Amino acid sequence: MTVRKNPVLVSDKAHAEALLEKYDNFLFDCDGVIWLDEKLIPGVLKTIEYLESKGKKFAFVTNNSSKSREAYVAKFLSLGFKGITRDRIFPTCFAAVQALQNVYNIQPNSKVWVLGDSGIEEELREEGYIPVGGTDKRLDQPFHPDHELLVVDPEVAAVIVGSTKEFNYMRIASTLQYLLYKNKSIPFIGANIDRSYPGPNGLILPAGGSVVNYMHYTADREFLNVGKPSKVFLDGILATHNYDRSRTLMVGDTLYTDIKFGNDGELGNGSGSLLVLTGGTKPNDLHQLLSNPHHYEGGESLIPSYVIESLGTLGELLS
Ligand SMILES: O=C(O)[C@H](O)[C@H](O)COP(=O)(O)O
Ligand SMILES: [Mg+2]
Repeated sequence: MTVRKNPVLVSDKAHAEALLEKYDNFLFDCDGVIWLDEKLIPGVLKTIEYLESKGKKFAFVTNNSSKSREAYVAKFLSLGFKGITRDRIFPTCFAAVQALQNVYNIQPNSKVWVLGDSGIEEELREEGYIPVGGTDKRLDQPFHPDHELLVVDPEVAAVIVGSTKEFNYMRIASTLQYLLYKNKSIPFIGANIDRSYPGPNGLILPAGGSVVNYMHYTADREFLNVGKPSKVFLDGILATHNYDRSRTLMVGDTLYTDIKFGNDGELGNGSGSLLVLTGGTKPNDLHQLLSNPHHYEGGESLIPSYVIESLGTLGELLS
């Protein structure tokens, strides 16, 4: 087990330059690091442009499954980022479809039941799967036991659950039918384990993990988490871009997903995780963790190698 030291606070130019020296590749979490829903976090764009000007490589890794890679390209563009291509964006709707192929060997043209937003549906269609459930308007109707979508379609081969703001009884009840079907044998893929995420106006909002765990509890079934901190997810990203693990840094705002992802994945030879304080983790959360890491599930694997006020601060210190 790696014994982790207290994180280095990146608060001056020398610290920031040392980071630049040490890492060639940067993996950026999105919610709480790049933006708060539709609001860009100040200074982020400048930092990324600066890193790019120094020849650094980067990719975006988000547990948010609501948007497809294509939709994220449009979001980046609308927020002023130039040239962010879809091969550098890794949302968990994409990871879920990869798991269908690589873990469960589910063939194209199969139907997949979705509890989640259009991101999952779009990524499924792209690989030739047929999404059912999801954003189907009939699921917005009040619950009724005779509802046509409560009758199981025997062609459904898997269930994917992710974040959605359209969580209602019809969606829960219809998804449950598939999770129980065939003696609970249909694969159950969860897009993430996030309890909450930082929204605009200082709001902390329910995230996809609450939806996934609701279904886990009601169906009394385990699920495959395809999101951070999954090692399979990380290895796939590193392989796609040929990133050297020892020269890669994960930048995130959540200890049990982002920081654990970087630490368990041995990024930066075991010191490849940078926590920003613009999202869900506040200085006091970090102090509590450092004073008693074994009180937390994940223990020392939650301790970041570095901490910085915000991703914007990194650019300010460097320029
Ligand atoms: O399900 C969600 O809503 C996501 O878990 C949440 O938005 C976190 O996304 P990330 O911080 O990984 O971008
Ligand atoms: Mg985040």
